[in-house]
Amino acid sequence: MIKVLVAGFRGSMGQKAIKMIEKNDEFQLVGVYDPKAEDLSPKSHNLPDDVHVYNNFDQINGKDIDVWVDFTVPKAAYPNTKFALENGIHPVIGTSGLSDDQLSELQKIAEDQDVSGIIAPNFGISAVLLMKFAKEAAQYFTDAEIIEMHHQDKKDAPSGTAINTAKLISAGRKEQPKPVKTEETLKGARGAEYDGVPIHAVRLPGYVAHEQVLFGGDGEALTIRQDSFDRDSFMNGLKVAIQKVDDVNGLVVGLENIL
Ligand SMILES: NC(=O)C1=CN([C@@H]2O[C@H](COP(=O)(O)OP(=O)(O)OC[C@H]3O[C@@H](n4cnc5c(N)ncnc54)[C@H](OP(=O)(O)O)[C@@H]3O)[C@@H](O)[C@H]2O)C=CC1
Ligand SMILES: O=C(O)C1=N[C@H](C(=O)O)C[C@H](O)C1
Repeated sequence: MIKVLVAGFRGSMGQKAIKMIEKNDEFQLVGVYDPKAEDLSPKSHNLPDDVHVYNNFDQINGKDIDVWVDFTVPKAAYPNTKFALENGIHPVIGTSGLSDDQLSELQKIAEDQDVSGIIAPNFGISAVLLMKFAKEAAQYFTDAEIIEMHHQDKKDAPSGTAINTAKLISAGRKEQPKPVKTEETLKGARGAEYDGVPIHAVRLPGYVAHEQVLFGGDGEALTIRQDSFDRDSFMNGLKVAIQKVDDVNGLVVGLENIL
């Protein structure tokens, strides 16, 4: 039985994750964490009596927990992952917003503590494939732009998936794109930019999580698109991550490492 804690348990993804964990015989939900949770009785959060509700790291004993599932907010991703690693808990992090420096520090902590973990910019298989195909396409198409589209409640922009896609495009291409000399007559019209890849973030009601990568070449173009119409799309990937996090080597980024 894999003992799991869910951080960010009152959020959209935290609630979905709890349902998936409770339905799965090989997982046991042992705890939930949110520093803003005032009432620590499980009943008040519709949780079984044996689930511990924590609002402070001091209450948590790493010996009681195998896997720390995190769907919180960008500023919590680093301290939460650090806490998990330092307490011998395998982190499975879905939260977006870790910087490259934070990631390097966490990978060093994981190595020192000999605790493995997974950071997945996206648990959806369609997004994992989109990122893989985008890296491949970048070998042939140097010029690319990303449009990510999400629900209006998303707290960060651009999405973690979009940044990761841009990193993969940057790693996959053989030469740097030539700078585009368009004058922005309305500031921000060309979007944000990661290593020569413009990223445009759309926030609209009705959307869940979607991404399009547009490649342009001489007289031709390639568009790759993925859509998460429901947060269920993330649950299979999360399930496999919880099952396999013990087997990975160090703190890895991307679900493709375990599929
Ligand atoms: N990797 C993937 O496949 C996916 C990743 N995500 C990512 O997961 C994250 C959460 O998304 P979503 O559930 O939609 O967001 P929500 O805003 O619905 O939920 C976030 C929850 O985290 C809580 N929270 C805030 N600070 C902390 C903290 N320090 N520790 C624990 N909990 C905290 C919030 O509480 P309060 O509101 O009280 O502050 C809130 O309940 C985002 O970063 C998102 O990008 C989302 C979908 C898929
Ligand atoms: O906030 C979301 O909803 C999502 N966040 C992740 C991200 O930032 O990439 C994954 C997915 O896009 C859904």
